[in-house]
Amino acid sequence: MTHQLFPTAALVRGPHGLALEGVALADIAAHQGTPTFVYSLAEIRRAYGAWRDALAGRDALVCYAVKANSNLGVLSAFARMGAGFDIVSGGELARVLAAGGEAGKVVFSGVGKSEVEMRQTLSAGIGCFNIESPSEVARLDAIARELGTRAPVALRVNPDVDARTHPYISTGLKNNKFGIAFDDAFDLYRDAAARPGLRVVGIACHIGSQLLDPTPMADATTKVLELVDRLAAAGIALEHIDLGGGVGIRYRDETPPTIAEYLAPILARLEGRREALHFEPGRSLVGNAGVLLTRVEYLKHGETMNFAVVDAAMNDLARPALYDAWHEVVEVAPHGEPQTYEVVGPICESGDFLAHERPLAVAEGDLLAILSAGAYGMTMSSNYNTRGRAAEVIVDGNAMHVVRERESVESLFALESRLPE
Ligand SMILES: Cc1ncc(COP(=O)(O)O)c(C=O)c1O
Ligand SMILES: N[C@@H](CCCC[NH3+])C(=O)O
Repeated sequence: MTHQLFPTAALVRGPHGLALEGVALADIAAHQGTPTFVYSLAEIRRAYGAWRDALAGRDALVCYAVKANSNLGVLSAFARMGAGFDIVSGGELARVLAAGGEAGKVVFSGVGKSEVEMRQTLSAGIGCFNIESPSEVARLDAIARELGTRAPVALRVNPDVDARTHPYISTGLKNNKFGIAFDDAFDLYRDAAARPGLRVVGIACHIGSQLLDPTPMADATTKVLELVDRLAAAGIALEHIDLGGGVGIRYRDETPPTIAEYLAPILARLEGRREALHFEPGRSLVGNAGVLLTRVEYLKHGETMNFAVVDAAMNDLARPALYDAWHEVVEVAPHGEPQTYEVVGPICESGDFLAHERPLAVAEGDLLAILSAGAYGMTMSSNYNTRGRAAEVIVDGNAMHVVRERESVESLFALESRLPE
């Protein structure tokens, strides 16, 4: 199996060093400073196109999982392509609407929907609530009745299959907090169907993230369909089946399935069915569309290790510290002979690393690109150590759009106040 050099074809090495599409990363750093997340619109379009093509001719809605990357520029690109959205908070709905997304194409997942969020999303007219507990059924029913409406609902079932991914991002096992235990779902459907504030429209299932093998989700689909048929026999006919997100991407040397390969065994099980399909992909749509551009502040040669201290840190990209995740680190313009470095940030934590033991040909002041940072990068960032969040830029061919300015220090404590004298 031969790999293309980088996990995205949008990243190329040109005469002015690394470029994303037609824009040199060095130019972005010169204009915008570092650290900066840079996303390729062509790669986002290509990834969404792969989902649409694999689902062509079907009644299917791709609901982009906003948690992966919720920048308004990114969301507006999905809205223009006709995507739906998978949200997990009222805040995410506000972003979707501000970006021009349609409320009717929004599905709302999550185990902890608050009353305020239920009112907000019901009033906005979202397409479906993916319910995760009996208490949530009761709460949503009461709020919908009070508002004089009926909330469209799906139950998110937990199929108890092993997604074979990192334990922190596996969601479909009995011991995970997500979804309704498979054996309890039938009775809860009957309860929901009898409530005047609810309209039962679907079923949802998501078993985990960064899945490299479609088999667990195909097995889950079989279980879901058995339940759908049992419900139909009991007079509860569902309009749609939502099979979640979770498709993995290449960070290092993984060989994830293409979207068509991932969907093939799932769609085979859905042959001849009348229900519409929903999916909730996040990472596979944006993960490899983004890089985190950072500058080397210092090279520090220790007794046993060499450190490249860069201006990005765990507050910008938490995945290495949180999951020991591997992100490719590439010199924007290599400089001299490679040496092995720990790539670390300025934060006061030993866990503040972006990469271990990487051969890098760099000098102080050089730029590095941390690849595959388009998903769960900026959205998981924080202001730890009173660091402003990075800027975000979208490139489109030769054009560069600043879609988020760097956070100013003043804005970081604008909501705070000193104690009264
Ligand atoms: C309910 C739900 N849907 C969709 C997603 C998006 O997953 P991914 O980014 O792996 O496609 C997640 C995150 O794992 C999720 O919890
Ligand atoms: N944040 C995780 C994925 C969690 C998926 C959300 N349910 C990651 O970076 O891999």
